[in-house]
Amino acid sequence: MAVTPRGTTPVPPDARPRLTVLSGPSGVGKSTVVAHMRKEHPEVWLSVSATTRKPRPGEQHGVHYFFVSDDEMDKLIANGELLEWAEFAGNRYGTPRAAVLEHLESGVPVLLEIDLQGARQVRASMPEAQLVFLAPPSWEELVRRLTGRGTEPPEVIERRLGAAKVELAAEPEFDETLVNTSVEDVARELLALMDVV
Ligand SMILES: Nc1nc2c(ncn2[C@@H]2O[C@H](COP(=O)(O)OP(=O)(O)O)[C@@H](O)[C@H]2O)c(=O)[nH]1
Ligand SMILES: Nc1ncnc2c1ncn2[C@@H]1O[C@H](COP(=O)(O)OP(=O)(O)O)[C@@H](O)[C@H]1O
Repeated sequence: MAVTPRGTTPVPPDARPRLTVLSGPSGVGKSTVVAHMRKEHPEVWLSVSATTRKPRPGEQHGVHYFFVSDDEMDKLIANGELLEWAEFAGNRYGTPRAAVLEHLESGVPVLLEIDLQGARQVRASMPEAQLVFLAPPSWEELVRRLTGRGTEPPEVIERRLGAAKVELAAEPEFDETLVNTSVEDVARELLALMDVV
């Protein structure tokens, strides 16, 4: 399903990078920060999630997401192929387990960009993971970014803003908080947290 570093020698467990999870409300800038970070540091591996959401213009299967049907998602869940999964604003999303573990075993730093429910599941199953919360500079700015992106109709934006209130309230559960005022600054801070720089 995913490209994995086959043929590489596993590194000893105590030398493996920590799994890092990045969460935060829809529209805060997670994808923007991650894209900026990976442009400079392509060695960070970003897990590609499976989702039942329909692709946005420009999104490619296997690059941004594995776009799957409801039946396919049912099977991934039933077969235990997902490290975590959650329903978010009417669609299901999940992290393919095998590729994450293979990359960590090969010593590759791994980043998951997932929602709060997924972050909680990772905390429960992999307590050594590092949970990072990306916060907006203000509520007004979050609304501006989500609306300004122009990828969702008004009712979907409303639903995502409802979820955002819940996610913002959960910020104290995270190990670290980064405020997304400047994409460059946050990307640098995230790399430092991942021990990449
Ligand atoms: N639990 C979980 N959440 C995911 C996964 N992939 C993406 N998400 C989250 O699902 C939410 C919606 O993602 P998406 O539809 O791409 O919208 P966007 O993040 O606002 O661009 C975001 O909070 C993502 O971080 C996953 O594999 N598991
Ligand atoms: N630091 C920032 N300052 C201003 N606009 C930003 C910043 N980070 C992201 N954006 C913009 O906010 C919108 C939402 O960003 P996006 O990365 O799609 O968010 P998310 O992946 O968290 O849903 C996009 O239009 C993006 O260009």
